Amino acid sequence: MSELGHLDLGLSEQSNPGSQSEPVMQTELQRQAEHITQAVVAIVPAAGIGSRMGADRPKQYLEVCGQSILGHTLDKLLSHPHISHVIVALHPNDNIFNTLPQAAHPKLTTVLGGGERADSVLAALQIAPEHSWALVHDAARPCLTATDIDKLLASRVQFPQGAILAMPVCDTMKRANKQGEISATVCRDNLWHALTPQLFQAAQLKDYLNAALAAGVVVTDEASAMEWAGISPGLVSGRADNIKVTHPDDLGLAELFLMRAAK
Ligand SMILES: Nc1ccn([C@@H]2O[C@H](COP(=O)(O)OP(=O)(O)OP(=O)(O)O)[C@@H](O)[C@H]2O)c(=O)n1
Ligand SMILES: C[C@](O)(CO)[C@H](O)COP(=O)(O)O
Repeated sequence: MSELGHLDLGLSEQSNPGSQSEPVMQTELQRQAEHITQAVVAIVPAAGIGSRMGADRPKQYLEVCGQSILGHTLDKLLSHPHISHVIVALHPNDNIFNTLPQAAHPKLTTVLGGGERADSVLAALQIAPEHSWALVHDAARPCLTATDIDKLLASRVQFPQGAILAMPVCDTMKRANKQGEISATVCRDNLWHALTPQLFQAAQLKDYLNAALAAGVVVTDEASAMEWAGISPGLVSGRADNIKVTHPDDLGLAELFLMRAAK
């Protein structure tokens, strides 16, 4: 950890052309190239209690296909060749994480999470390297594939402002009234389900997340803080099996998707 408290990824000067000592006239292409070659740090908010799951432990520690949900998620991120480091935000009372085999991985660092998901992400951003990309992915989404990570990383050329994995809505969407009746049909044109990972420049995301939370904005994903700051993140079509394990029924689905992927 450098004295700044940021993670030191040990990137050489050469890997960051912008740090060369002599003044360099940079073309737009060089700036873009530098932008793309910045380190990618995965941030995993894993400090939730899984109240909607109603299990005997936080849902990220429920077992599917032979290991914890969080273990599956960490395996996907730790094994990806373009992810330099993984920062996991944990609940202060978490006494399970250190029993996971992934806990000792050299590419992994933990921080204390916060009261809400956004606070946990912000805690991790405090130690993310200044000039890096933050790839934020829910601990509760264990079915993420390497191809979807590749797709999102590749989108930085088209969406230098950042982007999210998402899925177009294909059901008719209804809004309910307090009586549990339909009050309206919501137009589903250009309506997408936001997934994770969500990919943004770490320094920018930290600033805008801080500002949005300070302004009392309800931030349920990283993109909503960026949107509040006037940025329009890109939408990258992601797989439907990248589900967030939230309710008991989701466990069987996650098991199915993970078994199918293991074949
Ligand atoms: N204070 C919080 C709350 C949530 N999360 C994480 O954010 C992700 C998505 O949140 P969600 O699915 O809502 O998880 P929980 O908050 O645990 O679930 P619930 O809302 O049912 O309690 C999860 O990986 C969860 O661990 C977090 O890091 N810090
Ligand atoms: C970030 C997210 O997974 C995008 O759909 C979602 O907003 C998380 O919501 P949660 O209530 O914190 O699970």
